[in-house]
Parts: sequence; C-alpha cells; structure tokens
Amino acid sequence: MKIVLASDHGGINLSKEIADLLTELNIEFEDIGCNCADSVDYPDYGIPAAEKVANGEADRGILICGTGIGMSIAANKVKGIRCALVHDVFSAKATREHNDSNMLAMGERVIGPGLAREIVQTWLGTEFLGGRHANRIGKVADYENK
Ligand SMILES: O=C(CO)[C@H](O)[C@H](O)[C@H](O)COP(=O)(O)O
Repeated sequence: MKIVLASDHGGINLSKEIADLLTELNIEFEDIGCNCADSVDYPDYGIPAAEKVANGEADRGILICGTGIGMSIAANKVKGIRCALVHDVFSAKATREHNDSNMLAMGERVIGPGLAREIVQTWLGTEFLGGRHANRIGKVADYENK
C-alpha cells in the first residue's frame, strides 16, 4: 500500500510523527509537504494529495492541518475522494468499515501524537465491510457523477 502524506504549517509536527510511524511500519509513502513553519494554504497541499489518491498514484492519503477540517473539506471536493475527519479510534475503524474512506484527516491542534498514531494504525488496518455500506457509498458516487 502506498500512502500520500500532506500537511499545512499547522500540521507539520504531527505530520513528521506520522511519517516516522509509516517508516516504522515499513509502509511506502510520499510526503508532499509543506514541511515548513511558514504560513501556507491547506488547499495547496490537500488537493494535490487527494488528486494522487483519485488518479491511483497513491492508494490512500493522510492529511494534517490545525484542525483537520480545512484539509478534509478540500480533499472531499476531488472526485472519488472519501476523506474522513477523525479524532478517535472508534471512528477510525468505523470509517474504514462503513465508508471505505480513502483519506484520513486529523488536526494537530486537536489531538496528541499518541492518539494520532493509534488512529492511523487502526485506519490502515481495517477493511471495508461492503454489503449495505457499498450501496450507500454508491449513492454518493452516483450523485458525484451526475
Ligand atoms: O484549515 C484549517 C482549519 O479548518 C486548518 O486548521 C489550518 O491549519 C488553520 O486554519 C491555520 O490557521 P493559522 O491561524 O493560519 O495558522
């Protein structure tokens, strides 16, 4: 599995933590920035990351900003993206099982590194359940494709 990782200035510390985690887990990833303390705009990183997932350059993506909200809003504008804003382990599992989320957004100003690591490991390790949930995400895709 290949992951694309992106953050704005509000998420650089947590982004480094998640990069370390992915390295420890031996998971291939591409970090597209920003890797900078200067103020940047989250769509400039979140949208290119989402495009990489949408076009198959990456299997899934992890986005981090101050709250995760801006990144998730931006990513979900890209066709085919189901980006889940998650700050607890229960939701990390549920959004894979029920939503087949292909991107995860978190906020460095909201949660600490230990919980973020647990969320990422849970999200990466949980499979989509399909069935009734596939019908539901299919309805979202139908609307998106209209
Ligand atoms: O987009 C966000 C909120 O929805 C992110 O948390 C940003 O990181 C945040 O808005 C950046 O804020 P700053 O005051 O410019 O550092």
